[in-house]
Amino acid sequence: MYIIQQRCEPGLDIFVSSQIESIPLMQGVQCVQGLLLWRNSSSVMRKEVASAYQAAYDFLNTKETEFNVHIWYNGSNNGAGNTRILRSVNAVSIQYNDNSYLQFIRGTNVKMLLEYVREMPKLATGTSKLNVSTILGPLFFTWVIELLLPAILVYLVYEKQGNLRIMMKMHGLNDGPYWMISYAYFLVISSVYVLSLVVFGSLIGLRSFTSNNYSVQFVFFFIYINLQIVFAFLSATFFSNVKTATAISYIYVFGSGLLGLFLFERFIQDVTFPRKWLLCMEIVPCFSLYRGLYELGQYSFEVDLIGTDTIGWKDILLNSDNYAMRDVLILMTAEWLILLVVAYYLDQVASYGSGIRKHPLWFLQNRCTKSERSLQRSGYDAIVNSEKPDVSQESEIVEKLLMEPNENYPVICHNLRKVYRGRDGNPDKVAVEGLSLALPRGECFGMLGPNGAGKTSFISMMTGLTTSTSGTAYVQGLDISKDMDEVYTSMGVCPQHDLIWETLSGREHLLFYGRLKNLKGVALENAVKESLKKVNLHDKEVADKLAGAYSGGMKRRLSVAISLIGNPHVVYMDEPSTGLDPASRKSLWKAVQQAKQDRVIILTTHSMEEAEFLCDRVGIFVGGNLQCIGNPKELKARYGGSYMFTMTTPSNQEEEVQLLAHQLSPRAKRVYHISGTQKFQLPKEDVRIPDAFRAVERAKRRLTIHAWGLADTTLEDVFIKVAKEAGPINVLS
Ligand SMILES: Nc1ncnc2c1ncn2[C@@H]1O[C@H](COP(=O)(O)OP(=O)(O)OP(=O)(O)O)[C@@H](O)[C@H]1O
Repeated sequence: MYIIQQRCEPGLDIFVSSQIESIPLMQGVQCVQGLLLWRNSSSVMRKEVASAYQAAYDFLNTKETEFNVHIWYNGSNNGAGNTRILRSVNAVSIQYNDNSYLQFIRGTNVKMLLEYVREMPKLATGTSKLNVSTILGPLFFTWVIELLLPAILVYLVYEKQGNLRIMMKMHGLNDGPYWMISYAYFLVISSVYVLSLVVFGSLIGLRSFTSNNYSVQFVFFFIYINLQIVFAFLSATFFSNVKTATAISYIYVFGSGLLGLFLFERFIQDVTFPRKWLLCMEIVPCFSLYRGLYELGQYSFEVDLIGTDTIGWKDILLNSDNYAMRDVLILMTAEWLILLVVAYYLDQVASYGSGIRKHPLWFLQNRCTKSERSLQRSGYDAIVNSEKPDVSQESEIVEKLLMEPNENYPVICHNLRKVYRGRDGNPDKVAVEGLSLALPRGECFGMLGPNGAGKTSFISMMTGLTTSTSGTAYVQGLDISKDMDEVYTSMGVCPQHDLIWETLSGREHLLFYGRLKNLKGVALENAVKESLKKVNLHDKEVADKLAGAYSGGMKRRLSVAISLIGNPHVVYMDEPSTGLDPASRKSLWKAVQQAKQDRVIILTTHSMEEAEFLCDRVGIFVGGNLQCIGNPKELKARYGGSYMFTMTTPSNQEEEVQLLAHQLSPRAKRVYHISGTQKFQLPKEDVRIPDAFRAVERAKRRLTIHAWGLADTTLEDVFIKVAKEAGPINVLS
């Protein structure tokens, strides 16, 4: 405390202070009038403070003498109360002699006071006990504690932005457990952080910590960090972008601290400011934190300067002077519980990136059993399309299965339709049109189609990334439009874009997703090892390297391994081999082939080779419609019916090659030619393969043949043919 040499003329001086530190000072001098406004807004009832001020005004105004007004300042508040007194008198002189009593002035907004003190001598004597925590003030500690908010918020938004949240959901982590795990994690992190702050602060002797009751501090900080976590969850609902969340949360942290110092603290100290408005401001978590820290600072002064015991629970709960801390604790507890419910509710119905948004009254909706759902499905009508018998047949199978469920068909889609709303004047876009599919266990179904055919939209609906506009699908008997949470437990997904944590290794990813699939102990370890081996990531260096440092192909293989771990009943793979080198692709295919034994695999691909190698059946989609469906061999037989005869000669011999093709089949049709290389379609019934070989051997005598070939129709030919017939789309001819 500052030692003050006071030269007080009896009968002439008035001493004004709102600080408890000035008690000894007042006792040491012979002032005619000592006015102590002790902790003007928090410890003294407002009424008492108001009347004390009134007394001061009256006293000063009734005396004709010009008083020496002594102001005691320690820099811990802005002196609003003192300034009011100064303003109320016409003549004020501040007495200062060799050892001025005006000891320490922090940059303050009290302009008038500064004018008086500008010329004064500086600090006279030192302090025996410097209360650094007061100099740092609630502002500093508010900032330090609030810095946890951006960290938590960014973590939550990162998981949503990167679709990691939905990826976890797809692998069986429901919202309830996700919330509990995340909440517990943030609580542990926040507790350790705040505990370190208190311990460190106590070790270096900050009075705010050492002079206060530790149980009061514990309860205050514990309630606040819970409130802050819930506040972060609530805020995360409204963000879908990490950068925006980061920027806004830091603005909130620093802005709220400054508002606390320059606005809220003034209101605290202004005795005329209504208490109910203070309480309203304290609803904003940053202000409740600021208020609590402010009160702890004031308690520590009280304890230090008048030598009382620490302010304990009895004082806080029973002493009306300490209403502020009590109010803050009650307010924060109530807010924590209310916001917890609100944040969870909004996460379910309004959040971006946490899966399909639920109906606002989802918790009131009836939940029915699996058998009831099966009954509800009866009564659908089959739509027969005579132009596409295979597609119609598939629809009929679906209708039958809806009437008589069969467990051997884990995936049934019924008239699934997806329309994207047109924006900026663009028309609506039908991405998937009335798709009906029945996929038996053990089948790998390939979805082929040009870009924009609707393959990803279909997978997005099946995996809960988006909702269907109409129609639905049943996975293991569960309706994806109602029971997606349960569907997720039997599903594996390899999305088109890898969804991985940059900061986890490949092994850690598989351990995590394996645990989500209820694998434990040795079974988990074996499954992880096996998975890493299958996708060629088993080298220790590779498996334990951070996934952020993986190449594109390695990330792809990891995504496939994630989709297969834990033996899900249905696996969706969106272009699984994109970006893989030939050797990795082959080993990946082997892994997929092994994996399909007891489950349904649905994959989209642009590689016909991949489709032929892996798929038991393929469906070719164009413009959201299923154009044909069947085994690759069947399709080739159905849509093929011709050989492809290719020959490369010098350009000047092209005509002779055309003659040769017409010799082989009068109906030969040239489908492609470029600088001497020509491709002809020859109807199978016109061509005998030995005759073709003989004709080419004869032609070699007169033509310079660089290369030639006679090939059966490939799946690619079928694909191009079907896509061309379906309408104007972007396929290369
Ligand atoms: N979120 C969206 N909003 C509006 N239109 C969309 C949206 N997503 C997809 N589409 C449109 O729906 C159509 C089908 O797109 P989708 O991504 O499902 O096709 P795809 O067959 O998976 O294509 P690719 O092979 O290129 O991945 C496209 O015309 C696409 O532009």
